[in-house]
Amino acid sequence: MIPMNFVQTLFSLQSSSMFFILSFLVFLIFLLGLPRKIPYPPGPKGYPIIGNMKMMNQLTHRGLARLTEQYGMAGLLHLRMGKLHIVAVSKPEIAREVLLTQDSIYSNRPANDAIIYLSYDRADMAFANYGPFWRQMRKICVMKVFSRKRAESWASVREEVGSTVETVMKKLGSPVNIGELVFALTRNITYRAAFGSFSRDGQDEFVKILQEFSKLFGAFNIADFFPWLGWIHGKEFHKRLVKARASLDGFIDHIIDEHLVKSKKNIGKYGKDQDVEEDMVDELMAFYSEDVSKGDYDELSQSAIKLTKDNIKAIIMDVMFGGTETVASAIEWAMAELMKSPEDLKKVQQELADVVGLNRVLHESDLEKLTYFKCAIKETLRLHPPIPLLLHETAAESVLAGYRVPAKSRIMINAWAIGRDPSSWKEPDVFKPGRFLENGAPDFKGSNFEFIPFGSGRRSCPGMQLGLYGLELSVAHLLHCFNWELPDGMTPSELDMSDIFGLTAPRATRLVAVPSYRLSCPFSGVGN
Ligand code: HEM
Repeated sequence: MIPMNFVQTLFSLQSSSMFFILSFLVFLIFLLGLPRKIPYPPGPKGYPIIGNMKMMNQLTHRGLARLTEQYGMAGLLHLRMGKLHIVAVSKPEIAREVLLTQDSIYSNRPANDAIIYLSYDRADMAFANYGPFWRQMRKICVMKVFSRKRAESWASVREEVGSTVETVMKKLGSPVNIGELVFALTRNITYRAAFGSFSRDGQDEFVKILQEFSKLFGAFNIADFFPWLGWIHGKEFHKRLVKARASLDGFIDHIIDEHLVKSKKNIGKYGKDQDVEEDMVDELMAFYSEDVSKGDYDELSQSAIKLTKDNIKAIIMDVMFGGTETVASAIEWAMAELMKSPEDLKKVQQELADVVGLNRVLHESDLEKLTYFKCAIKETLRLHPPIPLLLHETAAESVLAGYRVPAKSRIMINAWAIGRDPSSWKEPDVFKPGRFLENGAPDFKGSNFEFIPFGSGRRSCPGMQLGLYGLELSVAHLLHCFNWELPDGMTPSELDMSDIFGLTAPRATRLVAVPSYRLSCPFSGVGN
């Protein structure tokens, strides 16, 4: 209700003043109302306060693709979960805007209390928000830890692939659980690349720590949606967090100390410049100093990058989480898709026979000549991007494809839906490696937004080369050394191809197949 004395005052004014005041009010309303006129992206209508919380279980790559088709326009969907705005992107044109055109706004990472605690207050690269600190972390990782020049990581891949082939050799004629085999393979690769071979003893303990971290990362936390309900998570959850991080501290601090002793011994023995085999911890220890804080990471201090123990621990966790399940699930999917498509499997194996020959094992240099094989790997990554949803957060309010996206929105770029988008791909759900033989076929290096299994731009995968090497080398050896039959007379069409959703989207049922040896020479290890 407008108070009477306000109306009386208004009428007592002269008409010119009244005109002026009214014009000013209209202008003010227009000005204040302008940003609100830009609507949120389309999405289902939610309830007051809880918004679309009832759709919580649909925040998967498949669920979001379905919802976007149902409610979203132009591949953009908005959901409101309590206080949190979620925007899902399922079209390449919008992914381009997020990852390239407006990347400075869209390059933060969402993180809840558990993630912040377990990543030592975002002391790593993967959970750090975009900014000077992240840039420094990324620089160290790209130039040192994941670099192709770090021959030791590549050697770890070769040697572990060699042991995997030997494991299969012992099981000729009986069913092999390929899923379990390749998950063990990639765990061994990352563990060895990170810690070197000398500390293999504690690997089982480390795997248990990783599993607990994984559960805690994925645990439902009501405070993500209603920050004022954070207390509900309770003491028990907090105790689990503290225990998990303490176990990691105990484990890696011990390894770091071992490395400190080792590096002192090596300097004494060989002198500072001598080349000694180094693992990732050694590489990171070269930047070690406890005398540093996050605020020190401004653009001017580039020459003196320093890492604390927490940074080193958090980066090692990035490697473990970024490089284990991703590569393993891609290997298993590649094997499964080829077994489901005998024609393509035949083409790949024929190519291996033509290029490498059956009288020797494959060498790294052969990989470049395996054109059809490479297409099969790309097709696997298109249909099964190991990280199906890329999670980003907006640093500020922005306008995306004409819609309003508030600051701190969670952006879910649906790489899975984009890879199956019918406007970019013919018969999008069919495994057809040959599509990548066509002129101008997209590549996954980041400039073709219809195919982004490694992301694109600032936050794209820094481990792409290492990951691809593990993926290609293991699948090529498994297909060159062995023929594979499905067990118990199962036909290819009976293979279950469903996936489960987590950080990655691995097969719902492990792939099992029976190997027989294919080469005319004895297996003599994996060459380089
Ligand atoms: C087939 C193998 C792999 C695939 C498909 C893959 C895919 C991805 C994707 C999609 C992202 C997120 C991009 C974004 O948010 O926009 C990512 C980030 C990341 N990946 Fe990979 N990855 C693979 C292997 C690896 C390996 C082997 C490592 C480490 C040894 C690794 C380490 C990381 C890290 C640390 C990040 C976070 C980067 C950042 O936030 O700045 N990845 N990866």
